Amino acid sequence: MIKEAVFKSFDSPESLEQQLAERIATQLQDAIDTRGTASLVVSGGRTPTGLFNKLSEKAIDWSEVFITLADERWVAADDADSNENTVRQCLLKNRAVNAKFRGLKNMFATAVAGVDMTTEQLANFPRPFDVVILGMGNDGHTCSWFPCAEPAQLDTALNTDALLCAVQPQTAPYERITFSRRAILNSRQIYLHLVGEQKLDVYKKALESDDIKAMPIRAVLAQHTTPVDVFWSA
Ligand SMILES: O=C1O[C@H](COP(=O)(O)O)[C@@H](O)[C@H](O)[C@H]1O
Repeated sequence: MIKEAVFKSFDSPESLEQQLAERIATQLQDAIDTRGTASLVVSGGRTPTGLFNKLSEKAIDWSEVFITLADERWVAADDADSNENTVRQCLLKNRAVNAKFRGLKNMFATAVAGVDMTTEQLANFPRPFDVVILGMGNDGHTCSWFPCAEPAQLDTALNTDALLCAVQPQTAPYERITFSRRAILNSRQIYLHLVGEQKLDVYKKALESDDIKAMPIRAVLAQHTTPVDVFWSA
């Protein structure tokens, strides 16, 4: 059994997004006031688009905010399934238009070939990350730590000291590049953003055991060094 993280429940995705955007904006501005810059790591997929829209309207000093992705599908940046595309459409606009964004995909044909270049490009990205927003798939993956990935690749993602690694899920589309577990846990605050009853069921199942490879979201939930707040809405 994993000890439950801070869990906040909301009636609607919109009320969750309002509160979470406010919290994140405050934390980013506090980081800027204290250290001069702030760093934000966001996830892709469908869940965070409304949150990104609300966050983009917050009046903080966005030109001092460095943004990157927790993971990326190895597709062109203008592909509808690209996480970078979602960030560009939904977050890097309004007041956030001048944030300093660095995507994970580069010109190499595969993530395996491209991972070193992205790692070099992110070498000076401010760390520890101030805020990380994670999502979760119905298979219990977060970032691109897929339970269906080739075992050696999942093992690397969960145990390497490297910042980033390549993952090829067997039952989900696209090769991926993802931050490693160590890189993600080197953060001041992690939020797990979940919407819907199905995600709630998956989250509850994740708390029932500590078999991380079966449900890699447990790598985030079964640790007590980095604060994790779960924001769930119906
Ligand atoms: O493939 C991915 O899936 C997860 C969850 O996505 P969602 O559509 O269920 O919200 C996401 O967190 C991850 O960044 C993405 O690459």
